[in-house]
Amino acid sequence: MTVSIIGAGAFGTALAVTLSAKAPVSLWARGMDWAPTRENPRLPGVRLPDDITLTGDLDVALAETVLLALPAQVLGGFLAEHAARLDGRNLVSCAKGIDLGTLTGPSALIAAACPAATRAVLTGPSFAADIARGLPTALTLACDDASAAESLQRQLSTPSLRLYRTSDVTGAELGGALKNVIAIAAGAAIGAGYGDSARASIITRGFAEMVRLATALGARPETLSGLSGLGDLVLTCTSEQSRNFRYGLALGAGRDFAPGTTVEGAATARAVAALAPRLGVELPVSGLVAGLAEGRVAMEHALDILLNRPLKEE
Ligand SMILES: NC(=O)C1=CN([C@@H]2O[C@H](COP(=O)(O)OP(=O)(O)OC[C@H]3O[C@@H](n4cnc5c(N)ncnc54)[C@H](O)[C@@H]3O)[C@@H](O)[C@H]2O)C=CC1
Ligand SMILES: O=C(CO)COP(=O)(O)O
Repeated sequence: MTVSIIGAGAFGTALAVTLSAKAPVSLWARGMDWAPTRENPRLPGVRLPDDITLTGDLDVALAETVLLALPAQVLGGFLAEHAARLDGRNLVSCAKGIDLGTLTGPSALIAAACPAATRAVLTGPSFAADIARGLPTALTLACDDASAAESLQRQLSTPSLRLYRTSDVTGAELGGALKNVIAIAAGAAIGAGYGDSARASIITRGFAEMVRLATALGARPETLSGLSGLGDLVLTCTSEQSRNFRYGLALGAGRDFAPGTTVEGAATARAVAALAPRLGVELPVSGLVAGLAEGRVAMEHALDILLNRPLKEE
């Protein structure tokens, strides 16, 4: 059965490469001037197998199962524009963020635009380059329809890509979104020279924030301890392959960061800062990242803001 992948960024391209080993794959993007070379500049060094269909025509691309590998802040617009053609299919979001306009995650965006679609989320610790090279990777497939979840799990697992399934869509998508915010904080701590002990504190206190916010939004706490939460948090806070971590490094070191790079945690931090007071949850690390990303807080004051908070129980 053909799988369609929407968005030929690094992640969509990597998924196309791995899935093409077991099923026909079509990869859709707006502009693909690189298509004749079969090498996407977003994923350098990876040649796309000849049997992957590269197309800018959505009608050619769309199959029953569609992986939406677009950044979170453009997903809502894409769904709204193409809702009629997407509705009724299996729509699997791969985006790791909270939409700033609606303060909701990808599954709610899909539900709003395509109410007859089967909604699922694919998330967890995985760098596109690792997936494309066939390195072993384990991800979470979240879907609240049990039989669709099993069928998607089978369809999207490959010898090197092992999917676990869960019915907790909210928990899975929030784990993937919120870890990006904490990764920016971890990068900023390292970039500012605060050291690995500070990073460990940020990972731990950041994880507590992820659980607090996600459970307030209806997630199951154990989901946050899984691949899509803790697993991805650890990966993203400890690897310079992560764009969120590297963005944090640049903030911490006072350096510029390459414009146009997808840094999901920057917008998601702002969404989280807007959600926190409505839900009555305290999220100091995420709030600080929002302040840094918006330029409201200077890096030299960031540490004082965290350390001068009242002492409390863990
Ligand atoms: N790169 C990675 O290692 C991983 C990325 N993800 C997630 O996948 C999502 C996509 O990330 P990447 O592929 O890495 O980003 P990317 O920056 O490599 O590519 C984004 C793609 O989206 C396209 N795009 C932007 N606006 C668009 C619009 N309005 N309509 C259609 N296409 C549009 C761009 O042309 C580009 O091809 C993000 O939410 C990210 O968090 C998840 C796991 C791993
Ligand atoms: O989500 C990812 C790894 O699981 C990719 O992280 P970045 O978006 O920070 O590069």
